[in-house]
Amino acid sequence: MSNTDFALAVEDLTVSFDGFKAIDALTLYIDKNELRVIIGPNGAGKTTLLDLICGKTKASGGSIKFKNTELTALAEFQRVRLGIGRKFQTPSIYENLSVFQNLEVSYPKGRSVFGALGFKCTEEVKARVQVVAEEIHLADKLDTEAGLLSHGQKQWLEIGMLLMQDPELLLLDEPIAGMSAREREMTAELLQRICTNRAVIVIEHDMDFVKQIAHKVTVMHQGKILAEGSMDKVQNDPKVIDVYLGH
Ligand SMILES: Nc1ncnc2c1ncn2[C@@H]1O[C@H](COP(=O)(O)OP(=O)(O)OP(=O)(O)O)[C@@H](O)[C@H]1O
Repeated sequence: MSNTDFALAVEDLTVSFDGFKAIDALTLYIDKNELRVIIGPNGAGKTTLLDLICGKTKASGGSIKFKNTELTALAEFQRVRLGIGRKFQTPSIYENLSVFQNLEVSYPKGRSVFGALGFKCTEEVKARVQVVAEEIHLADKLDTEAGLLSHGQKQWLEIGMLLMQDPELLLLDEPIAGMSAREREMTAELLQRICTNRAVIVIEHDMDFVKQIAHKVTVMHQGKILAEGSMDKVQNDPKVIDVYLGH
């Protein structure tokens, strides 16, 4: 398969922090429409890998190709424009704005300073807000101030803000942290829906949740890939049990 057949092709990726290789010659391919979950012990390099893909951290070596474009030389904002959306562990929403406004300001046309100043809430934007609000279970909360939402709802709102940009690759770091059991279930269903027409990479520690959502699981350890495949396969891999699941 050529690199272009994948949503994302990471090859030989390396990053060193003061000589310590947090990511060590890592190769990883993500299919279009795939929901990949990355698991592994603390310090394995999972967050660093997402940082390298979105451009928060610069690679020391190797390649990251997205839609046939080499990303490693591009700035973070250029990667966003290409269609990469990243959600961090802590939700970064505008607490004083309503759910509607949070989604509205995330619409790509309003993103530049000049665009934001002269930004008019067109029918097109309203329609998009409605679609996304339904997708993230917040259609009945459009007028609610974001600060008043539950922790889980805030996480959904942030996913919604990314969806407003219609990213082709979505990177989510521990999306169910702090959620209730019901919210977790709803998030599993949400993630399964939004990986149509886009690839999604999720870092997660909750194995029940991983089982529910993963198409394929990648296990990282010491900056490298320890195992990869179906949940069943990696769960029964002695190496994975040894460094991660057995603890
Ligand atoms: N900017 C940095 N400078 C120095 N060391 C770093 C930096 N970022 C990450 N590291 C180190 O790289 C290693 C990998 O960290 P990373 O946060 O990617 O692991 P992780 O798999 O996401 O762990 P966790 O499950 O705890 O979030 C750790 O040893 C961490 O201390």
